[in-house]
Amino acid sequence: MTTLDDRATTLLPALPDVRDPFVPPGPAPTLAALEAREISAWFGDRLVLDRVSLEMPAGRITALIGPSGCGKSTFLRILNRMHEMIPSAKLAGEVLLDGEDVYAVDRKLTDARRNIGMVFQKPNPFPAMSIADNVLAGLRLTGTRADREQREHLVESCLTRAGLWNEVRDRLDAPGGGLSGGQQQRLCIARSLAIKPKVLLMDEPCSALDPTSTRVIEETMIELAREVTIVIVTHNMQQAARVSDQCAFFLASHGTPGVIIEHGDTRAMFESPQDERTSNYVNGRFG
Ligand SMILES: Nc1ncnc2c1ncn2[C@@H]1O[C@H](COP(=O)(O)OP(=O)(O)OP(=O)(O)O)[C@@H](O)[C@H]1O
Repeated sequence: MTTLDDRATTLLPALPDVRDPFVPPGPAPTLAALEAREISAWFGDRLVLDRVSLEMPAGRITALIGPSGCGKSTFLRILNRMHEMIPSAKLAGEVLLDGEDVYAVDRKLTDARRNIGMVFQKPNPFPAMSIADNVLAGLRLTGTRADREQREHLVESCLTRAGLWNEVRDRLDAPGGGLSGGQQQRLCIARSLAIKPKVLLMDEPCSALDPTSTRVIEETMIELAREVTIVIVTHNMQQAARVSDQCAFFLASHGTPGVIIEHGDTRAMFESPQDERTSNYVNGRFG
């Protein structure tokens, strides 16, 4: 495994000293592993993922890489039961969060969403809502009670962990829509953290951002991996190399459904891939 310090010294400039003396109300989440077993996915009759299995270890960053249309986002959305929101969508297989199937008939959909948060490609804060209320929005949706002091604590804690506190501490009542794109994305990360997820899924979280904002989000991700398991879809190979501990290379060649061609330690995937197609992809020869 690449440690935070290894990554910080070899792949990124010095990280900000983000230490969090605050915790959200209630017990801290424990690190949890996620495992996909034999996942297949269909849109209508069309099979787009074919028996994909992947272990995403607790407290690690797993990057899903591969050319457009190979099923990375579909796979990600299956992990927290968003795939089933699409009327024509079907799936088979199991997703285990710390060994428990998130699709088990006695498991509530809201449990999956609470435990497995999602950050999307385009920052999507509630634009007219204040910065503080954006952070707290998830609490309302999940019916979590917190008094005023706890709410203030939570806002500061989540914004600090998302790397945004120092930039917004003096304007918490200003609308979320008034922040820059990179700040809005970190606000969305803070909003996800407020409901204490065990896993954070990120679907190309930096693709709409400039290089400086991208670097800040990457630093935030590396910090957050201490407390949540992260799965990120990225088209940016440098980003995958900078932030992830392990990678999975997806491919859907010639109209066949997406499969994982190769997965493993990020450094090994980039420096000595086992499959020629992986080598070609990570070296920019296709996709
Ligand atoms: N809502 C949908 N309805 C029908 N087909 C879909 C839907 N969403 C995705 N697909 C199809 O499923 C396949 C996998 O798409 P997906 O978005 O998961 O790929 P991806 O690897 O994430 O692509 P990209 O990197 O371009 O985002 C594609 O062929 C796509 O056209």
